[in-house]
Amino acid sequence: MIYVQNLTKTYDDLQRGRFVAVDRVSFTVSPGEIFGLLGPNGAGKTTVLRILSTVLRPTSGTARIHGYEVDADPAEVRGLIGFVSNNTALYDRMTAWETVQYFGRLHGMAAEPLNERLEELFEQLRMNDYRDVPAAKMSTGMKQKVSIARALVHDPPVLIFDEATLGLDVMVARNLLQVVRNLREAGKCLIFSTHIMREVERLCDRVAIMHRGRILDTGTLDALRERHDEHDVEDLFFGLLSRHEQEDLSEAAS
Ligand SMILES: Nc1ncnc2c1ncn2[C@@H]1O[C@H](COP(=O)(O)OP(=O)(O)OP(=O)(O)O)[C@@H](O)[C@H]1O
Repeated sequence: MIYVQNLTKTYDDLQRGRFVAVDRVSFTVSPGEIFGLLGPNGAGKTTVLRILSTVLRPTSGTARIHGYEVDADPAEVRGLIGFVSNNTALYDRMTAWETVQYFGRLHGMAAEPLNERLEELFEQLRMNDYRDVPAAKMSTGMKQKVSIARALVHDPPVLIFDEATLGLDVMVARNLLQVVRNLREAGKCLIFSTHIMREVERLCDRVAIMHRGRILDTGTLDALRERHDEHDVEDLFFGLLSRHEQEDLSEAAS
């Protein structure tokens, strides 16, 4: 279970002064659910996800993963989550197998169960053809699968995908969406951040629409469609964003 309540992150920015990147964001995600974070560049999605993965500390608010506070229990939280982004750096000289094995060891897995887990993952993700290929010689698609295997190696109950399909060709992106669905079937708790509406439509059980650090609305797509009386997700999304921008402008003017 992911529980986020009033999460806020401010940055002291030289140009912008005190800048609120994430503004009182709240949501929950249950096991077996894919929760979408949909927002344009700069909406604050990555900041939320970095706080959940303990890379950043929140300025205020609460985030808990399976009951553990991200701020107070970062080590426990790291054991409970896997993080997949589009720019995971891999060591050029390490093979696919060595890379995933290395991260399993970092999670404290013993040799035998780790080996069994690697066999299972390489089979599931169809990576056996290139288990001995070094990262320097891998295609983008191969690298992405290694990044997924790396995030799954310790079998965490929570998986976070941050703009994970960015830069992938259609086939590879499609495979990734299928991997995410399979993880839902396995009862994992999933967050999937994207700016691509079609991905949300095809994948997510519930979605939060984010803009300028705030969640503008959240719910199932059907609930959002009904609430805003708009069937087309793209129109709904841009309608919400432009209304929010107008409100910001009139707030600033008053
Ligand atoms: N270290 C930082 N210092 C100052 N501002 C930052 C810092 N990191 C992020 N920001 C700002 O916070 C806002 C939210 O950024 P964030 O990366 O979370 O957005 P995002 O929704 O993930 O968008 P993108 O898809 O572009 O990553 C942006 O305006 C960004 O410029």
